[in-house]
Amino acid sequence: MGLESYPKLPVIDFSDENLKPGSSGWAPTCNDVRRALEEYGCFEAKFEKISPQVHGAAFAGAEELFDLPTEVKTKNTSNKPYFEYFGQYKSLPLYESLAIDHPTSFDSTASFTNLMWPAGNDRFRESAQSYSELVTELDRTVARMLFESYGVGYYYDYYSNNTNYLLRYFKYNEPTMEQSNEGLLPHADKTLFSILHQGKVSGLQVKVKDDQWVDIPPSPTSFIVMAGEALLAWSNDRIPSCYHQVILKEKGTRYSLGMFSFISGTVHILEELGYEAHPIKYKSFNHFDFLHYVKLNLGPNSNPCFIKDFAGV
Ligand SMILES: O=C(O)CCC(=O)C(=O)O
Ligand SMILES: [Fe+2]
Repeated sequence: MGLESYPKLPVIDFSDENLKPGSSGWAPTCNDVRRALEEYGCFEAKFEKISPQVHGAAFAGAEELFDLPTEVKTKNTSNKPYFEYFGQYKSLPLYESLAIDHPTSFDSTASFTNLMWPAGNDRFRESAQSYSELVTELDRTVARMLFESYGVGYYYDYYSNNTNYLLRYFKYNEPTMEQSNEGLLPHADKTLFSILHQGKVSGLQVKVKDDQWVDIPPSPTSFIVMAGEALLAWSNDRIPSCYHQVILKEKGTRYSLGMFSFISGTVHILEELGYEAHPIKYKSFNHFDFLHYVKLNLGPNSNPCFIKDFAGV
């Protein structure tokens, strides 16, 4: 089969009960996380802690959410750049998405839910929060392992105390015969980490070595962990940002979920990540100032790597 010649992403299993700091399974996995991110900018995380119930409820919630009228969905606004409703674009007619800021908190999931369903929708609220608690646990495990592997494990406390998570729900309509199958154009996220989780319909592709696009098949227990531009700077160029896109080749409406991590405040560039042959190439920066910068400068001919312009030295 021709398909077998396509490269596959590294797979790292986070389901193992031994994956606790200090246990024998922890250290090799820290190095696997680092190696996968340095080589590919992403990897597939097996995370069987997500039960079929949590998975089913999260995707059922996505369907219910997108069934709401557009005038309700567009109430999802924010004063933070990229934290609001996206959709109704002439150039990307199949794409639509909504975002919940601080999705592990009861109050933020409740305020989002009440905005969408003024009469309430406990099932939706509960599913968003339970899903987010699990996926942010995966995010924190990945971050902690990576930091430890670079010998800067102390940065984890700052990371976990200052992350601003964003949960995004995505919907892509099936293209008609006349429409292009482009769901989302190639880009790198502006996050530290992004964790994508596809529903039943595939479409996500990531760019790997030799500029090849790799199809990512969906699975209820697989998450794609990707490095964003903030991690490129944080790692002093060791971890490439993962370029990805959505191409709709399968029948049916595509749903997916994304957990995005930002620092509310400064992303520190640590001296430990530089050395003589590899001097520090960035200055510490405010993550939300970076998002404002991208929003101001985004255009058809803009540099695809914004962090170098924004925080490069
Ligand atoms: O729908 C997806 O799976 C990808 C979404 C995405 O890449 C993004 O919003 O940054
Ligand atoms: Fe993305």
